[in-house]
Amino acid sequence: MTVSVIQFGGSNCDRDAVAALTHLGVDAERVWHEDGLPADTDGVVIPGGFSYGDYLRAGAMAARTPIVAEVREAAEAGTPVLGVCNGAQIGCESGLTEGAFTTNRSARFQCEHVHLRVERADTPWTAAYDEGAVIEVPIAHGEGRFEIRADRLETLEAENRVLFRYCDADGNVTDAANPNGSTANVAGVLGARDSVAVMMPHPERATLPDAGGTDGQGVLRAFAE
Ligand SMILES: NC(=O)CC[C@H](N)C(=O)O
Repeated sequence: MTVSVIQFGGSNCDRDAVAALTHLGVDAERVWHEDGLPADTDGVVIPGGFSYGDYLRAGAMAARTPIVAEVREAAEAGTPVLGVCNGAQIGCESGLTEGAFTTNRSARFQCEHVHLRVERADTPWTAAYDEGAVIEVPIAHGEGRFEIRADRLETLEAENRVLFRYCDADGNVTDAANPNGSTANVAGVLGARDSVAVMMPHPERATLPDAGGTDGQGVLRAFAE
């Protein structure tokens, strides 16, 4: 399995993603977006950062680059694709996943550890966890508030495509445990296929044992298994 970690101008979590994947024994390489998706790509990570300075809206410009069209095609053919933070914003902006990420309720950049409840344990991203498990991972974003039209939220819930929700340490999904005001406490969602997922929190920053915990390992293990 060779995972391509796409690097845009302003990506800043690409090295972290490669380090985390390498730690789990997964072959991963950074791919500059202008170079296109390598033919031997078996999986894709769209990492965090500030692609193109978050101008217009976070992820809006990167979502319109040719490599993202290639990623979309690969995703439709079944290649696993994970968007993290700015990668989640790019995922929504490009239509890989539904909804949008907008300015935090606090109107501030927030960098903290949060708890997530695993809503589905039967996806490649969450097979390492039990349904309802609570994991602790960091967030670092200014535009992490998940928004979606009410009728689309209904469909998303009915189709069981919410992957993670912000919760407290006991797994209660409450407003107090919602760091950014996301609709329905949504922290991560699945695309049309279970092999496509985006999430605002950073599993790659909770993978190396000496750097912020290991609760995020399970997500990236999807590429190993
Ligand atoms: N860590 C990141 O990916 C930053 C996310 C983003 N561009 C924001 O501030 O909303």
